[in-house]
Amino acid sequence: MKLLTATQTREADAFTIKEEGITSTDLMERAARAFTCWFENKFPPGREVHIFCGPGNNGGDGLAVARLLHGRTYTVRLYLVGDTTNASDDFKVNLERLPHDLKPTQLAQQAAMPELSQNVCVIDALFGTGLNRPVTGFYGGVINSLNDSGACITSIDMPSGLYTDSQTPEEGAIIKASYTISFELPKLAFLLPQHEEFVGEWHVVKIGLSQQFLSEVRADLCYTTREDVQRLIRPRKKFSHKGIYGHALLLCGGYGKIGAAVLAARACLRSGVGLLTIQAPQAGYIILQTAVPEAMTLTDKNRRHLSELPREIDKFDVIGVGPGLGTERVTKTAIGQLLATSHHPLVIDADAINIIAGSEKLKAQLPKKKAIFTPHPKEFERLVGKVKNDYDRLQHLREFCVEYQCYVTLKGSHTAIGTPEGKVYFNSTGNSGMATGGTGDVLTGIVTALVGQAYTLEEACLLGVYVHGLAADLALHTVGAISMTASDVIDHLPKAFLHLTRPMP
Ligand SMILES: NC(=O)C1=CN([C@@H]2O[C@H](COP(=O)(O)OP(=O)(O)OC[C@H]3O[C@@H](n4cnc5c(N)ncnc54)[C@H](O)[C@@H]3O)[C@@H](O)[C@H]2O)[C@@H](O)CC1
Ligand SMILES: Nc1ncnc2c1ncn2[C@@H]1O[C@H](COP(=O)(O)OP(=O)(O)O)[C@@H](O)[C@H]1O
Ligand SMILES: [K+]
Repeated sequence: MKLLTATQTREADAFTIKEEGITSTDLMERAARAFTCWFENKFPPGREVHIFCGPGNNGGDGLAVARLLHGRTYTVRLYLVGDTTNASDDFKVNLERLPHDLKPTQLAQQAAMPELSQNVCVIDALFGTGLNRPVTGFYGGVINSLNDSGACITSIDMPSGLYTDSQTPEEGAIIKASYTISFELPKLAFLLPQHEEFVGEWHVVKIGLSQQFLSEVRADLCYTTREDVQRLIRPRKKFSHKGIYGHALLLCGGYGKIGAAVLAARACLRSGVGLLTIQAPQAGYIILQTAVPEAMTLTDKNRRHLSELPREIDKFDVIGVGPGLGTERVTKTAIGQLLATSHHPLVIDADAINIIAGSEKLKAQLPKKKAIFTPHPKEFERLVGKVKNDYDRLQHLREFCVEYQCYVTLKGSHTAIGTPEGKVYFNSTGNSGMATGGTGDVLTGIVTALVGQAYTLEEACLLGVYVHGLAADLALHTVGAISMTASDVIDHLPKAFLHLTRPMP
């Protein structure tokens, strides 16, 4: 699914209106109905609902929603905020459509702000995607009062004051919504951790924007849905054998961190790899042979740390490297040898990232379009330097992937996958139960297995990150977020793959 900018959203609205031969007021009515339908399911009728409308089409939505909720036995209080004499045309049409027993209050000064108790619902229809400057002055005061009221705020389309797809200037006030109901598609702003307190829980409601426009519009940012990844999965063939599904090598584990190798290996095996070999320091031999009997284990001459590469390295189809390695000098040398000599696709995580980040020479040796980095935000900063905010981080992500012609899965609540072409895909699965040690090692194992099965690197990133989060979402039902461990994520991988191979509901 593509993510559109505010400008593209306006173009999508205009295209739909023209294509369907409807008026912009008709499209607004659809949007208002879709919002109202969500609202009625969430908040039972009879509630007191205070709706604050700004001067644009977001305010127009608010007026239409007020009319619809008023007709459904909610107690609606309606406020027109600021100067609405130059309001948008659709705002004016919807103002005229208000029933005679629903009189709006004009709010022109801060002192007139109503006292709101904590148990009323607020609908924020001040500004949407048309915001073109930071919200200050009277509007800023209204936003701050609403935030301070403690009432539950539901925003129409955007939390008012938040920029859709660029950094909001510091001086701008922003609504802190509990819920944000976006029309047709999510917005980039929803996917960035720095906006959590403004966006709250977000949902998308369909308003029937033109499918032709959405399929043809150029977008470098996407949001990966189940439909997107289901297309990628290849069923296994009846006459297939283990040789077809790739031989993966994991270079993982160090003294005290052999568990990282166990996790990566178990996840790799649960993700369909044909054969798996792990090269680990001697300290890991018995542990790995016991915990992961399906895998072959090669031991390093070093007891505690990886210090060499397997002799027959050419026979492997993919190498996953990093979890639990440590950054000893001998390990750095081994990583140097790997980059200098191997021609394999590489999945590079954890300490392997840290080692490469510390050396311009190693970075320059990265094989083009053959490496996937899987950093968390701290590891990513080691690769690219300190970032100023989430937008800056995204910019660095694109630049790094283009410069080094590599893939990066920048991990987080909506893991962002960067490609050598400068595209970014945000993941839609996963939950806070994954914020626990070892879940990253699991991802390394999954992605390594998928590359081994000859998925393209882009496919392996998209599918791997999605299925990793999906397994955790399924684990949520059995173990919950607090108790979830990395092993629980592995244990739910079979269900996750099964889920994805079933037809769409
Ligand atoms: N265009 C369409 O056909 C549709 C639009 N929809 C709604 O329309 C919204 C976009 O509407 P608009 O483009 O009219 O824009 P908005 O309603 O988001 O805001 C634009 C208005 O706010 C003023 N404004 C912007 N920034 C301000 C600031 N910082 N302080 C004070 N005033 C400020 C502008 O001068 C303008 O009057 C969407 O978010 C969505 O809610 C939906 O009804 C779907 C259909
Ligand atoms: N709040 C969250 N919501 C969704 N996914 C999360 C959340 N916190 C962490 N994750 C996921 O968990 C994994 C953690 O990886 P990482 O930090 O490398 O862990 P470790 O190094 O301990 O293995 C990543 O895939 C990340 O996307
Ligand atoms: K809004």
